[in-house]
Amino acid sequence: MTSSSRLETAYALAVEQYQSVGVDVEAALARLRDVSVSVHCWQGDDVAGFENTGQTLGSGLAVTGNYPGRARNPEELRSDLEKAYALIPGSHRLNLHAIYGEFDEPVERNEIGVEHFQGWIEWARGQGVQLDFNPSYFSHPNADDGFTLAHPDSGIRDFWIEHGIACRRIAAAMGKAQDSPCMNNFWVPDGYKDLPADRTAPRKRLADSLDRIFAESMNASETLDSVECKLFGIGSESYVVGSHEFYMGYAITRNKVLCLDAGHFHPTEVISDKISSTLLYVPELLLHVSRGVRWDSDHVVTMSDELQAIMQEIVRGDYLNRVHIGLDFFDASINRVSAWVIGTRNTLKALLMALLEPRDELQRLEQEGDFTSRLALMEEQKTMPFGAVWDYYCETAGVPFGRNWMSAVADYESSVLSRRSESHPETVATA
Ligand SMILES: C[C@H](O)[C@H](O)[C@@H](O)C(=O)CO
Ligand SMILES: [Mn+2]
Repeated sequence: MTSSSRLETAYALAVEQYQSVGVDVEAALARLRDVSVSVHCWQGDDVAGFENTGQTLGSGLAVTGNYPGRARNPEELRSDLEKAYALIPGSHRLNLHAIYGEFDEPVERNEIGVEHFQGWIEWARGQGVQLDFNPSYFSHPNADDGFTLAHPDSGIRDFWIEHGIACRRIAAAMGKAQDSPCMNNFWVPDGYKDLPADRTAPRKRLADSLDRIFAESMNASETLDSVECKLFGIGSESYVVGSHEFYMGYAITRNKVLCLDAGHFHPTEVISDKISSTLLYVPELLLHVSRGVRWDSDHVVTMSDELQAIMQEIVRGDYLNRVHIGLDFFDASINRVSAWVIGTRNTLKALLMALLEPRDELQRLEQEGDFTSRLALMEEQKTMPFGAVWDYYCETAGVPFGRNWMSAVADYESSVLSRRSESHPETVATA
């Protein structure tokens, strides 16, 4: 039997088995095919960007590892992304940070414009990839003391407000060019290492700065603004201005998209449980699917219980049209293309698993108070032949199934990545 007929036989058996519990596999695959994950550019170069100012990563962000082959310029990053996309089934978006513009000469953050992202817009059009965007409030002298939009100095606040306004215009131009709204996500590192004497004033300043950034009304068919909270960072252990409560209130009152990053809460707190609550009050969510190990360490996403729970919540609540799935992890200790492939494939696998649940039956059992059967069926679901469906999906999407993608990355590593000369120094940069 050839490997492709073995795969089809396994798939046919799996379809029968899912059918026997009332699950339509073809319908699940059709829904999965429509989901575009926003793949983050910063896994490819350890959040360095292309400003080339010599500024080190800061503001509580830290990348560890020294694996060779980091992308050093836009061409290399695009080539690495193309390799990763070719190994991920479906058609996916790219999430760019503002520091990834193409600058011939130094351009201040408050002066960046769409011209610096034209190369990305054209590349994306050629690839059939849609873009999302983020202002970059880190790795800059005006962020070195840990404050940006909530800075006590109005001159520094103005600088960062101008950056936010510039980024919204860039995001709108991207959205217009691609005929799909560009999600523009605002995350700022502002906070104190030690106990503040005044928790209120910085929060008032942050709210005011955001209001000034969002004063210009934008076309929702071109760009959407999202806001991302954080519990703590390196250097902001005691107090983060943009806490969950801050942004929850901000998003509700200003009708913004709320971003939930899986690493930005207490270690035992999960974002899967926040989806149904927050969606009662905000129009849409952006997720930063990530994996914290003991802290917001941004490890590559694995098939964890929480990843499965996130996807189950999205499917069980019928939220696929209100939740934007983005990724946020960066690991410089392994092949970076593989990091993208592993994390994105896992995200899609978990979503497919959720789509293959007998949702109606589980919810009916719950309504009837039959919690024994609910638990039993949830557990039985874990040994259903999910792998055969996933492999078939990959094969029919024209990407390698199972472990077969690994040799494509190994070839790329030996022919391309290993020829990149710069060895990236082991970095543990902190704010
Ligand atoms: C690059 C960052 O990870 C990103 O902008 C932000 O989403 C974050 O999660 C900061 O901790
Ligand atoms: Mn994030």
